[in-house]
Amino acid sequence: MRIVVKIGTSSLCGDDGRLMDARVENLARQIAWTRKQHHELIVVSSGAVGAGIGHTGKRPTNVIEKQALAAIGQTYLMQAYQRHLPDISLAQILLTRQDLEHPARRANSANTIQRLLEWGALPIVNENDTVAHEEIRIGDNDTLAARVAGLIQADLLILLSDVDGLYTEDPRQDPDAQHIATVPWVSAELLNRHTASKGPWGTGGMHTKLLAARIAQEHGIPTILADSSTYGILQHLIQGDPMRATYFLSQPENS
Ligand SMILES: Nc1ncnc2c1ncn2[C@@H]1O[C@H](COP(=O)(O)OP(=O)(O)O)[C@@H](O)[C@H]1O
Ligand SMILES: N[C@@H](CCC(=O)OP(=O)(O)O)C(=O)O
Repeated sequence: MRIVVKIGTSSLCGDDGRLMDARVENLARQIAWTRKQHHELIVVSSGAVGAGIGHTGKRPTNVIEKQALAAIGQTYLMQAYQRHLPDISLAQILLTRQDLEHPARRANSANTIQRLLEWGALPIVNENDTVAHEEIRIGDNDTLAARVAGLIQADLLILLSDVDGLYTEDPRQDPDAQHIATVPWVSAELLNRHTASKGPWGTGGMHTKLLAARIAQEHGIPTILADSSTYGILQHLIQGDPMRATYFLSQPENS
């Protein structure tokens, strides 16, 4: 399978916003396992702002400071992955939505990722935060991951977060919220019901994850939303073990 795994800030950073090396290590172990099973893997990773906070000790007070911290943190984020994946050639890819809408840049992006996969390298994508003002504000790594999945015709999109799926309400705020195991189609009504309630350092919350699942559905790609802190989560999902998660079914294109 060709799999896109998106790893959110909430899966990589602690309550103080700093990138946590132990979390990168745990995810790196699962990335290595997935590749050993001969799956093609593309990672879309947040965490640049968190790595920037960790290295400077600065707390961002506005979007420009988040962009500046992301510029500092991106290299440390890649170093953290490389430290825990020493035998793999990592490829940093910084993209914006506009890059994937522009025909020539879209083709260049697809060709580069395709060649990296043929070479056995691991593409690690993040949004290009320096130029993506709007995206960093609304947390568009979720939808960027879905667009990348569409670009390279992935078989599966996995969104790893700090929650084990979609609930009827934000479970942080409503202890009676019900877990939703399967979503056949991300309707406009569902999108409108879940707005930007989110964790302390994440951006976008459930709304951008639903948008991502909808974009993937439009490309005929199923999405799974799962909790990155569950032991061996990638392995369980890829093996098809019954897991508590939300499964967004795929939908044929043009339907
Ligand atoms: N309906 C919902 N179901 C599940 N989680 C929700 C819902 N609404 C809001 N959330 C919040 O979304 C958060 C995950 O989004 P976010 O903080 O942006 O994560 P990430 O950094 O992984 O992208 C969860 O911690 C949860 O509190
Ligand atoms: N590009 C930013 C993350 C923005 C973003 O989409 O965050 P998240 O919603 O936690 O996936 C970073 O690397 O810190």
